[in-house]
Amino acid sequence: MKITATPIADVVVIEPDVFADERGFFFESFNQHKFEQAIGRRVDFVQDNHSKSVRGVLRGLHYQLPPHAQGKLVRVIQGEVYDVAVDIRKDSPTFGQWTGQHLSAENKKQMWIPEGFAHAFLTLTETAEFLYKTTDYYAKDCERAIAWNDPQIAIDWPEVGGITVSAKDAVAAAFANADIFEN
Ligand SMILES: Cc1cn([C@H]2C[C@H](O)[C@@H](COP(=O)(O)OP(=O)(O)O[C@H]3O[C@@H](C)C(=O)[C@@H](O)[C@H]3O)O2)c(=O)[nH]c1=O
Repeated sequence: MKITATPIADVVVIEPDVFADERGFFFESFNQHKFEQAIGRRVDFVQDNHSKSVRGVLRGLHYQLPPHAQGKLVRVIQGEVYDVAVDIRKDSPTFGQWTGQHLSAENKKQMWIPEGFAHAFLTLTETAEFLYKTTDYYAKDCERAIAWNDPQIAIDWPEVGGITVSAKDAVAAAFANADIFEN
């Protein structure tokens, strides 16, 4: 398994060792021991989510505030997305900065996005299925959204010829007015 740092210290990209043979392939999509060694701390995942989106669908930027902040280990099992994490930890040296990765069924890359980050992805293929593990349960009252096209964050989204967002995401907060992580 290969771990690659990103410009934001706590966000890492994980590439599993894939064993291909005449039958197809095999890989460990999650190994708690190796994962904890890779990120240098203990993590307990409690929920797995699976979504399917069509080309141009953008979900995010989403996060949950404490006491239900979520770390997310995300990957794609069909198609390709551009996946983005934004550091919204007030005292972080990279506060307000974003990092993005192409995640696809082909490249099998996973991104670890710790608590304290807003997360979003844009669907680049006709459809994409997105799978992720979270360290806390869904908690509607703690759920927050920041506008995907906030000018202060200024994410450089790939061109897909038209973006579709949910009604909730269409009225998401500006970063300047958003609830951030105080610690
Ligand atoms: C996220 C979530 C949603 N739901 C419900 C609420 C709603 O009726 C329906 C669809 O929810 P949403 O529109 O929020 O789904 P979606 O826009 O896919 O939300 C997700 O976006 C990505 C970017 C993330 O990072 C995730 O944490 C999550 O916020 O599913 C749950 O039951 N459990 C969950 O964990």
